[in-house]
Amino acid sequence: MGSNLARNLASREGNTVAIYNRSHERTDLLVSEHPEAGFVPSTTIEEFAASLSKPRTAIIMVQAGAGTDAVIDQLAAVFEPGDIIVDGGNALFTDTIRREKALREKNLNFVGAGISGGEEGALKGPSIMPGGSVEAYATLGPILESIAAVVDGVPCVTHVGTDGAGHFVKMIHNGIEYADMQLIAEAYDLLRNVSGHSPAAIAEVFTEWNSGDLESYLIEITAEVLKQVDAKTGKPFVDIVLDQAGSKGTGVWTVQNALDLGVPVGGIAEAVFARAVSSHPDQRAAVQKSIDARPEIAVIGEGTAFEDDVRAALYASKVVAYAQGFDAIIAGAVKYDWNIDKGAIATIWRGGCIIRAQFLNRIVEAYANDPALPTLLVDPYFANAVKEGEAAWRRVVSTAALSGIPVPGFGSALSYYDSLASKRLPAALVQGQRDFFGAHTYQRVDAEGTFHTLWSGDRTEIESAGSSH
Ligand SMILES: NC(=O)C1=CN([C@@H]2O[C@H](COP(=O)(O)OP(=O)(O)OC[C@H]3O[C@@H](n4cnc5c(N)ncnc54)[C@H](OP(=O)(O)O)[C@@H]3O)[C@@H](O)[C@H]2O)C=CC1
Ligand SMILES: O=C(CO)[C@H](O)[C@H](O)COP(=O)(O)O
Repeated sequence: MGSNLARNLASREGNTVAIYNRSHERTDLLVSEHPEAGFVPSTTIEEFAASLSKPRTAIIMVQAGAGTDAVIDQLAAVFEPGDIIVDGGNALFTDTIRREKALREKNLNFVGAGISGGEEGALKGPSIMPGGSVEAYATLGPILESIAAVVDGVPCVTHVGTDGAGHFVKMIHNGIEYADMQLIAEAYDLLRNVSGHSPAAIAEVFTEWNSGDLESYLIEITAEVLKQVDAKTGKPFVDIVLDQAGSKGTGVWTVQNALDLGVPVGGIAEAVFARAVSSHPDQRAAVQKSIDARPEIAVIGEGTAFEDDVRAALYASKVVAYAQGFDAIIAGAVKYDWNIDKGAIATIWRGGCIIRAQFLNRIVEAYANDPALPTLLVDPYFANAVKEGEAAWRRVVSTAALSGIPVPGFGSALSYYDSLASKRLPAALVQGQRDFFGAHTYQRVDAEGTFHTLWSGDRTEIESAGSSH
């Protein structure tokens, strides 16, 4: 990521880029492989600092955690007041808040900037989510705008908010990325097992979907992966890969923080858990050994209405996942006092990043029409899209359940939608249970106040002085 970002910077008119890496051989390799970049290499951090014009700007692209702290410490020791240190890695936003505060006390500007787009995006134009101070952005903004992806003439970068806001929004981006990938994987599984399609045929279906409202980078690359044939065996690539999904942690952070914020992000959580379930081969083998038979799958065959149903279920579930992600952004902004423009975030996600898609334009429009939307699900366009797909969504989830095909993403998205749509939830019973065993109190539908029933006494109701319920 770092070398490609440096090449991207160097390719822009007027830029001369100084580079430094802990392992000098990687610096030397980059310089020798890309003489056209005109890099100014350094072997020490002092030499690196001395090669920069003032005020200095350095972008760190190393592993999150201790590695990032180590490089920040080295830079802070040689930088001067007014200089800018940018962390472009996938840092935890609370680390970014801590680092920004510590460096501000030394009069150094620290900007945590989420950068998405993978290695190709870093080279050709990523989506960039910088936090930090408004003052730092005044210097940094033009540099980042020069290297970001551009959609409809608009660079995919915006000042997200102060201190850790950029890394927070990048974390949510990755959470949505997990959910989107899981939903696409579930669609593949259904088309493979219920429609009876081959991976190559599913690649064609996805390519067709990619010309409609599901158009996105993730659908596009999924078709490419499904087309791939393993050179060694002649089998579809997807059949020779071990079915255990890895992760580097940003999806887990999203869910942990959403839990802290009290925001239900079930679609993202199920995607994280689906990777975790896949990565427990011993448990999976034990359960498979313990059961005699799996449900019969009635293979429907290719070119049927089921394919359209899966497309509709995928779209509706995707709307839910994005709605949940934006809810988390809104709650994070309130808790950490960031002034985040939701429409601007959807705008910079239209290009450069992993979740880039036409779909993001709809979110831009939704927040432009009503910046205070309680959920994207009530925006007229999305509400109608979900309504139109609802029957298909239910058919797909029930077919999956009857066939024994796991659809944690589709299923949780539908349950979330049904939870919001239900006039009455069984939460009332949960409140009764809590009051029974712990005197946790409850509220009534027909009166103000907080109440407790004397469950172990005569079961009369008393009004409780406290407000806890
Ligand atoms: N790969 C991707 O698609 C994306 C990655 N990111 C983020 O970008 C950052 C870099 O990722 P990526 O390029 O993939 O990772 P790599 O593993 O390719 O590079 C890691 C870099 O970190 C350096 N490093 C690691 N530990 C230390 C340390 N203790 N002190 C100094 N330098 C250290 C390495 O130096 P050395 O060469 O000496 O080992 C190397 O330059 C990460 O935060 C990642 O999460 C963000 C978006 C997408
Ligand atoms: O930040 C990214 C893209 O935006 C990375 O690709 C992301 O770290 C991949 O995550 P994981 O390895 O957990 O699937």
